[in-house]
Amino acid sequence: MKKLKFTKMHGLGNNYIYVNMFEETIAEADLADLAVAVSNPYTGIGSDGMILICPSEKAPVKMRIFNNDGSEAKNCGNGLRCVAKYAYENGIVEEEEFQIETLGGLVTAKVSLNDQNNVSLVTVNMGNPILQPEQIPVKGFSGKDHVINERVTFSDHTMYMTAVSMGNPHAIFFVDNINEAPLHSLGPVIEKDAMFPDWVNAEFVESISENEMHFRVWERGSGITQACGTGACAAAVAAILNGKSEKNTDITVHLAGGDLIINWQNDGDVLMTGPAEVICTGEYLLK
Ligand SMILES: N[C@@H](CCC[C@H](N)C(=O)O)C(=O)O
Repeated sequence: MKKLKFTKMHGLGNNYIYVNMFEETIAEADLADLAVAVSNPYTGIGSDGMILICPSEKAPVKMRIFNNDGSEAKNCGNGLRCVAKYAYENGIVEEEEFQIETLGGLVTAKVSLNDQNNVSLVTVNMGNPILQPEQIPVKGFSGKDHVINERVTFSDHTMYMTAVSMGNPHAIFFVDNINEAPLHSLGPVIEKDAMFPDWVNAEFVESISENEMHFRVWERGSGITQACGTGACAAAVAAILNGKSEKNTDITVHLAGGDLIINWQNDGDVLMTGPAEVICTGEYLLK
């Protein structure tokens, strides 16, 4: 039986099965089904999805991310930090600062090392957020150049939405109390609403101060997860667009799995800093 070597890693509990495509081969036609199979907690390994660490012609390494329903996304913040850790610790790169190709473009990662020379924290320059409705994409706002605090209704619930793409689409809703956010009831409804032609990641955010917020996510293609790096970036951008936070300032985002530091710089780039951890390595028996 053919075996696939894997590493299970997480960023603040957002966990994926990582496959080193410098060494492994998987047919393109099998990728979506494999992501579903390995992610299954009962019959697979159990994860939020699968991430491929691939050779690239544009950078030392390329990331491809599949959600646990088999859909492929263009970006994944927690995945990028884990790919950076894997690439550095496994000798794919030797420099502490290097580029990673994603389907959404090139990003730059910088690793911080601990006393054992292992990667403890990673800062990723996630680039500029995309705010134009057609590019996010979100329908119903033609003629507008952004979607900030717009009144919308899902399942008879009226809410105020700010939409941001970090290479993947996010709908952000500010709430008074994060513990009462309708994550389970409205998350799946918002995700697949006709307003979002590519579906959307739905995020509820309680702003605590200019520098701090609580955050919960219903991820497109994966459901509730412990953390979403691109979502945390989008939430910080949304807080600034809504006058709750400021640019060029570190914002601590408290996710279910821990904290990320996000900074939307004056030059337009969004920096994300947080941990990346290896859980285990193993071999998956291919059916
Ligand atoms: N967990 C990720 C985002 C993964 C992709 C997302 N579900 C999508 O389909 O856009 C992150 O940390 O950013």
